[in-house]
Amino acid sequence: MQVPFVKMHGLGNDFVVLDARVGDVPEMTARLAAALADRKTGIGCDQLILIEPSDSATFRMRIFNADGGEVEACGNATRAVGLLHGAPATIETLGGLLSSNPADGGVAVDMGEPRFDWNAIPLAYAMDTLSIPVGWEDLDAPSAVNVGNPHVVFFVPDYAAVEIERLGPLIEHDPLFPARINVNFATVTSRDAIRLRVWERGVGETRACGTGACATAIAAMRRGLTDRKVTVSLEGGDLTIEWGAGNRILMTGPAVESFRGTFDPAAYGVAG
Ligand SMILES: N[C@H](CCC[C@H](N)C(=O)O)C(=O)O
Repeated sequence: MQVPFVKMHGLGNDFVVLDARVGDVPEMTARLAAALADRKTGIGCDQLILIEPSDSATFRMRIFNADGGEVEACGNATRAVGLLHGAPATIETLGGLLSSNPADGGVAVDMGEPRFDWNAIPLAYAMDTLSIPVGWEDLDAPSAVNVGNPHVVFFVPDYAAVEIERLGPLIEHDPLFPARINVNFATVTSRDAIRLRVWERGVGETRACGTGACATAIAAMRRGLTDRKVTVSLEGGDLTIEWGAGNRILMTGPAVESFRGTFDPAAYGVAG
């Protein structure tokens, strides 16, 4: 049996997108998701995205990290499925109800409202999430924000100098973060510009992270470091993030369909 997929990316953060509405898709288990995501033996991607029917939105989007874990939000993938849909859409996710609209420069997404309570991040203890009194070597006093998924944000003088391969996993798996955490290293360069690298929960460093850009922008705005509309520059390119009316986060940026293909579930030890 051959299952169709679409390979897509948002600023180099790449996805394999399956659509359960248009064909038989095997039940998505952590093992299958990780196998499909594997860049050596699978199709290869940062996240596997499964589109399903929804009773409350245009469609439901489920997100599986490369380690197979299902998570609540993925900003770049939200733009990708918005591009695929090709018209305004509401999208049901574990992190809440989002909306996407094709726009100049790609796709505009309403990512919902940020949450700041320690137990909404979540953190293991009651703490001030604007500046958490913790540190890892010379990284200290980060902010934490939940934008559907959990993020910790370190503001540093030189984001490019951070030893992300060593410090990323150390922080991702720290017991302070019961659901683990996406780790952002940011340098604010002006009132409307931030440069960012992200160690993603369940993936590692990616070329871009949409929710990381949202969380970092919101944290910078909360600290008074930037205005309420900024350009976040990641390795793969730029996103525009605005903390807009109604406390909602608006993200605009590109999305690309790379190619289409099919895979045989039997090749992954799964019945079709
Ligand atoms: N690794 C993230 C999910 C993907 C986030 C990123 N790809 C984005 O564009 O938001 C997490 O575990 O919450």
